[in-house]
Amino acid sequence: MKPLYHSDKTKQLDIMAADALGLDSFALMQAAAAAIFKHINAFNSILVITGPGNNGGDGWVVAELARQNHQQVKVWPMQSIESLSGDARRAAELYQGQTIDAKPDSSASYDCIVDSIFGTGLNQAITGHYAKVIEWINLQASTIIAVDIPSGLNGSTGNIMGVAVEASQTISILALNTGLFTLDGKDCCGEVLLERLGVDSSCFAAVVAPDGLLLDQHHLVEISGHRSNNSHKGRFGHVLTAGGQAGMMGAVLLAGKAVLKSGGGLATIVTDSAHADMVALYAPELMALAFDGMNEQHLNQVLIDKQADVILLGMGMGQSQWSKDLYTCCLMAAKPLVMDADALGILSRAATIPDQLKVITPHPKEAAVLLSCSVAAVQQNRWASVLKLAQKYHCVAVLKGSGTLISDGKTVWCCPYGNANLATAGSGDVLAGMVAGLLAQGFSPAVASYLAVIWHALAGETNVFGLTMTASDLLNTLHQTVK
Ligand SMILES: NC(=O)C1=CN([C@@H]2O[C@H](COP(=O)(O)OP(=O)(O)OC[C@H]3O[C@@H](n4cnc5c(N)ncnc54)[C@H](O)[C@@H]3O)[C@@H](O)[C@H]2O)[C@@H](O)CC1
Ligand SMILES: Nc1ncnc2c1ncn2[C@@H]1O[C@H](COP(=O)(O)OP(=O)(O)O)[C@@H](O)[C@H]1O
Ligand SMILES: [K+]
Repeated sequence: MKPLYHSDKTKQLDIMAADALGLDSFALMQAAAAAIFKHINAFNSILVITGPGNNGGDGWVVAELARQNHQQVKVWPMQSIESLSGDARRAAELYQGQTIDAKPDSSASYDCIVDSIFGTGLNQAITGHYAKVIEWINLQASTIIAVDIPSGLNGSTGNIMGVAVEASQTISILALNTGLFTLDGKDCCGEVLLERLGVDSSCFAAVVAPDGLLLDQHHLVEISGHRSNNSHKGRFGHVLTAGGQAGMMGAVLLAGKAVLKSGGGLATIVTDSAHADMVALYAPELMALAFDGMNEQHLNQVLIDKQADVILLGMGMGQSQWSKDLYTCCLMAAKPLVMDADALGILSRAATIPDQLKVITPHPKEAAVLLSCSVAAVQQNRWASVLKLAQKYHCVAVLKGSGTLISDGKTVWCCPYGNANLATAGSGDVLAGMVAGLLAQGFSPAVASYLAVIWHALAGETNVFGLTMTASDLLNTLHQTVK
C-alpha cells in the first residue's frame, strides 16, 4: 500500500529525499521538473502558469526544458520574477523563453496547460486574481497537468480552498498527499501519477509516519484465495442481519443478500413479523426470523440455535421502540457486531459501547451524529473524523463517501475507487452486508472492512449500468469484480 502524507510533512520529505539523493534543494527541484517534463514532452504548445513558491519554481524549470526541446512554450507568471525568492527565483531567472503577462487572447490555444501556481504551500482560500486565473484554466479545452497538487486543493484534507484547478492529470512529486483521494480531491486531480525521483517510499515511511495508506485493487485476491476446496457453508460464517421495521424491509434484504454475495455461508434476516414471511419470496436463499419486540428470549434462543457468527444491525431499522428492543436483544448475544444506518443513531445515545462492536459504517451525516458535530465538521477533515470515530467507539470505522476512509483508530486506509453512481438508495446497505459477510468468513474487522469497500467501489465504478445502476444491480454484478 502506498503511504499517504498530509501536506505539512512535505518539507520534511523534501529534505530527506535531497539527503538520500545527495542533492541540494535546487537540484531536487530540477529533478522534480525533469520527471514532470516527461509527461508533457509530446505536446506542441504549452502554457505554464507559475505561482509565488516552489511549485511555481518547478513550472519555470519545466518550461525551460520544453523550450530546449523546441516545443512552443510560454510562461504566464502570477508574480513578477523580482518578487520570487530562493529556488523559485533561480528557476525563473534561468528560463530563456517567452512570457505573457495577461490572459492569452482567445485566438491563442495551447494543447497543454501546466498548473504550477500552488502546491503544498497553499495556506489560505484563493481569491482575487488567482481565483480568476483558475476559473479561466477550468474553462479551457487543453490537457491540464497539475504539478504536485491541483492549485486550490487542500493537500491534506481534499477540500477546495475557494476554487481549485480541475486537472486532467496530477503528477505528484516524491510522495502522495492524503487530500488527493477523498472529498473534492478525486474531482480535481484527474489521473494521479507519482514521480518518486528514485527515492523508495519505504525510505520515508521508516522515519516519517504516513497519515494514511492507499488501498489497491490487488488486495481483492485475498478474498478468492481464502477458501480451500475441502470446505462447507458452515466454514464461511453465518450472519444474522437485523433491521427492517414495518414498511422498511428493502434495506435489510439488500444487506442480507450482500452477505451471501460476498461469500458468507448463511444469512438469516431478523425483521418485523409483518413481513418476515416475504423474505424467501425475495431471495429463497435467505432464512427469516420474525421479531415482535422485546421477545428477547425467543431471539436469544435463535442466536444460540443458529449459531450466528456475526450480527449486522441497523438497515431500515428505524428509531422506534421496536427498533430499540431489537438493538437491545442483538446486544445480549456476545457476537461480533457490525452497525449501520439506524443502529448508529441508537449507538450515539447509548450509555455504553458494546465490547463486541467490531465495525461501524456511517455516511457523513451519521458520522456527525456519532461525533456530536456538524456534517461540515466531519467533511472538513475526513481523515481526523474517521480516526475519532474509531477511537471513540473502539472499533473499525468506515466513513463512506467519495474516497471512503477506513480506520482502526491507528491507521487510516483510503479507497481511491468508486464514483457517484454508487450514490443510490440501498448502496450502503449492500456495503454493510459485504463487511459482515467478509467478517463472518474470518477476515479481521479492518481487513473485512477495506476489502468490502474496495470491492463495492470497483463494482460501482465498472458497472455496465452506469448511472442507471440500482443497489440490486450492484449486487447482481459483484461477480464481475471478484468471483
Ligand atoms: N526543492 C524544493 O523545495 C522542492 C519543491 N517542490 C515543489 O514545491 C512545492 C511546495 O513549495 P512551497 O512551499 O513554496 O509552496 P507553494 O509553491 O504552494 O507556494 C507557497 C506560497 O504561496 C503563498 N500562498 C499560499 N496560499 C496562498 C493564497 N491562497 N493566495 C496567495 N498566495 C498564497 C504562500 O504565502 C507562499 O509564498 C511543492 O508542492 C512542489 O511542487 C518539489 O519540486 C520538490 C522539491
Ligand atoms: N460520490 C461517490 N463516490 C464514491 N462512492 C460513493 C459516492 N456517493 C456514495 N458512495 C458510496 O455509496 C454508498 C452509499 O451509502 P449510504 O449513504 O449509506 O446509502 P444508503 O443509505 O442508501 O444505503 C457508500 O458506500 C458510499 O461510499
Ligand atoms: K499545482
